[in-house]
This record gives sequence, C-alpha cells and structure tokens, in this order.
Amino acid sequence: MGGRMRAIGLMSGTSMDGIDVAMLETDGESFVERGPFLIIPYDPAFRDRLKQGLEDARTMTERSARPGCLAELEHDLTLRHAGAVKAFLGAHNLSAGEIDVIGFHGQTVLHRPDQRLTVQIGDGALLARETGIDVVHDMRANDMAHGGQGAPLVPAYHAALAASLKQAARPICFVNIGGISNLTYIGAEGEILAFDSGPGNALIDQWVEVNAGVPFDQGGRIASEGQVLMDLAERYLDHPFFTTDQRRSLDRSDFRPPQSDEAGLHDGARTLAYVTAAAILRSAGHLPHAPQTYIISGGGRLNRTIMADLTEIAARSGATVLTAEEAGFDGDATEAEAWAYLAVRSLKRLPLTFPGTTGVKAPVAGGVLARAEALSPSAAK
Ligand SMILES: Nc1ncnc2c1ncn2[C@@H]1O[C@H](COP(=O)(O)OP(=O)(O)OP(=O)(O)O)[C@@H](O)[C@H]1O
Ligand SMILES: CC(=O)N[C@H]1[C@@H]2OC[C@@H](O2)[C@@H](O)[C@@H]1O[C@H](C)C(=O)O
Repeated sequence: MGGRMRAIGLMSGTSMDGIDVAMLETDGESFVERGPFLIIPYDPAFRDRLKQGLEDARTMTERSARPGCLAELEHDLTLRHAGAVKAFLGAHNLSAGEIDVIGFHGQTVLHRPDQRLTVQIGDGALLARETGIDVVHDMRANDMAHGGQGAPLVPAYHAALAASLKQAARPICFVNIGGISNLTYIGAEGEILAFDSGPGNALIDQWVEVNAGVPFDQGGRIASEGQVLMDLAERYLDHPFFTTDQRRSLDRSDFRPPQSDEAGLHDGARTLAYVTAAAILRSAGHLPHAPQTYIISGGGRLNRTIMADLTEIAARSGATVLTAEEAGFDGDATEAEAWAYLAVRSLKRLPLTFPGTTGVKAPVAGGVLARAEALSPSAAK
C-alpha cells in the first residue's frame, strides 16, 4: 500500500453551519483518492450556542482556559462530531476498524495570531473514545508556536489536488469562500503561497440574519436585487488588511457587518457580495504573478452574485473562474478532505505548513494524537 491510509476528516468551519465529514485514501503525499462526503447541519439552537461560545472566548488569554459556556460546549460539540462519524460509517457500511485515523478540526472560537493565540474547541481524546478510532487534533498550534499564523492549513492539500490538474492554465489559485475566504497560489513551477484573503460569507450571513431573519443569502438572490454602494464597499476594501504588504490570517470578528441604517437589505447584501469578490482579487494582487485560473470551493461558490463579480473582476486580468466541480472536485468537501489528508501527514511527521503558507519559520509538522486503544481497550477497533 506504500503507506496509504484511510482517513476521515471533520470540519466545523467559521460559518458554524454544520459538521462536514469526508473520507480519503491517501499516503499524505501525492496519492489522493477521494471518498464519500456528508454534511450534518447544526440546528439553530446549537448555532446559537456556538455564537455564545465565540463571545465567551473573547476574554481568553490562555488557550487551555474554558470560560463561560465553553467547557460544556466543547463536550457537546465533540459528541456531535462522534455522532457525525457514526452516521457516516453507517451510511457507507463501514466499521471503525476500517478507518486508520480521524483528522478533527473542532471549532475555532478565537484566532489572534498577533498574540500567538488560536483556540479550537474539541476534545480529541473523547472523540477517540467515542468512535474507537485514533484522532489527530489541534493541528494549528505547533505552526503558531514556530512563528506561523496558524492558518491556512488547507494549502498542503491544494498542492496535492493541483498535481491532478493537467489542463488548467497556471498560475492556479484555489479559493475557499467560507465564513472567511482564503487562497492558495500554485505557481508555474509548483511554488505555493497561501493566505486568508478577506471576509467570505460571514458578513453577508450576519447582514441577512439581522435584516431578513434568514441564515444566508441563498443563491445570492437578495444581493441580486440590490446595487453596490461603492462608498461602503471601499470602506471595507481600504482596511489595512488589504493595503499592507504583510499577509495575516483572520478571525471571524476582524470585520463587522454594516449598521442597519447604512443600507437597505438588498443594497447591503449586494455590497457585501461585491466586497467578498473584490477582497479576494485585491488579496491576489499581493501574489508574485497574476493567477490564470481561479478554482472556487466553499459555500460562497453557490452565491451567484459573488461568482458573477469574481468572474468579471478576474476577467480584467485575463483569468478564468471555475467552481471546484468544474475542475473535478467537490467544493463542499475540500476542507474536510484536507483535514483527513493532514491527519495522515501528521501521523507520518510530514510538515503541515510551510513558510509560504502560514509564514512559519521553516516547514513544521503538527497535530496531537489521541489513540483509541490506549483510551478504551474495549472500543470497536
Ligand atoms: N446555496 C447557497 N447560496 C448562497 N450561499 C450559500 C449557499 N450554501 C452555503 N452558502 C454560504 O456558505 C456558507 C458556508 O460555507 P462553508 O461551509 O464553506 O464555510 P465554513 O467551512 O463554515 O467556513 P470556513 O471555510 O471559513 O471555515 C454559509 O454560511 C452561506 O453563507
Ligand atoms: C483559525 C481558523 O480556523 N481559520 C480558518 C478560517 O476559515 C477560512 C480561513 O479562516 C482559514 O484560515 C481557516 O480555515 C481553513 C480550513 C484552513 O486553515 O485552511
């Protein structure tokens, strides 16, 4: 098998919409065979608890602290992940013994790279005990301990995916539009650069929730009925995040939605969709060469207004915008697949991050292993 493993990846992203579960067969290097994928959505009450968790985390200065609701939330979040794994195994007629490792992201509740603090709640030992499968978790901390931003981590996986793209014009830029957007640049010679590129859907979600009582702008329909308010858009795009030469990773709270009196529902959504697209292209302006192909994953690719803006702005530099599906991938599954891939790399002590992806001083491995057997001799493995 050449060190190939079967891994499950679990992602609960900054949108807090649910748990993504994906499976891969991989050697943690160039061999990647993508398996099935499942989303287990959070119910509105649990989303509210996660939002409260972000509030309770704001005062944290020590990453192992669990103020307010966080200890109980971490426990319940982990049990939901265990339930998601069991549902996934059941749906695909798999047993725990057929899975080598789980890559467990948990939920980011605080990310302050300037203070060397990144906090993902999620109890790896409990997940290993509940599922009977070894778990690799806490994959961001070692990068930060070595001078990195602790994010993004998906680029190592993007690089493996790029190897399968023979047709796409290079440089290629993978863009994930989740709550926050991030991009990975693969140059003509295979060089990799990556960074967070701006607010993704988080501002739009918060805007339509407050002003229309819906969790997101399905298909970008609300935005499609509005006009871009250029002054408001430029206020976001003039943020030092875009103008400085230093790239850094983002916390969900780094950008705030407009006040309700600054725009009507439709114009606000339209403006924020434009900001999402323009932010990606503005961030891409810091790359050494203009990308020729953009490949878009994450929920934002389903917002047609964002995609139309991206396509139009990218075309000005002759670039093509493809959805992940058009490039042969699954745009909902990429991050969870990446966590499966990274778990296998972690077991093999291969680097997860590189100077070009997080600013870490030298390539570093990472992740904490919680063994199922050591914790629960009677577990299903
Ligand atoms: N059909 C749709 N139309 C428009 N937007 C959508 C649609 N489906 C999902 N989205 C948007 O995508 C978001 C979820 O995206 P995704 O699951 O990629 O984010 P995430 O993984 O939680 O975030 P991150 O990548 O920042 O960690 C939703 O909050 C919503 O804004
Ligand atoms: C700290 C944290 O959780 N960051 C997330 C977030 O969501 C998107 C962007 O900001 C990215 O930096 C990262 O997630 C992806 C999965 C990553 O690490 O590659």
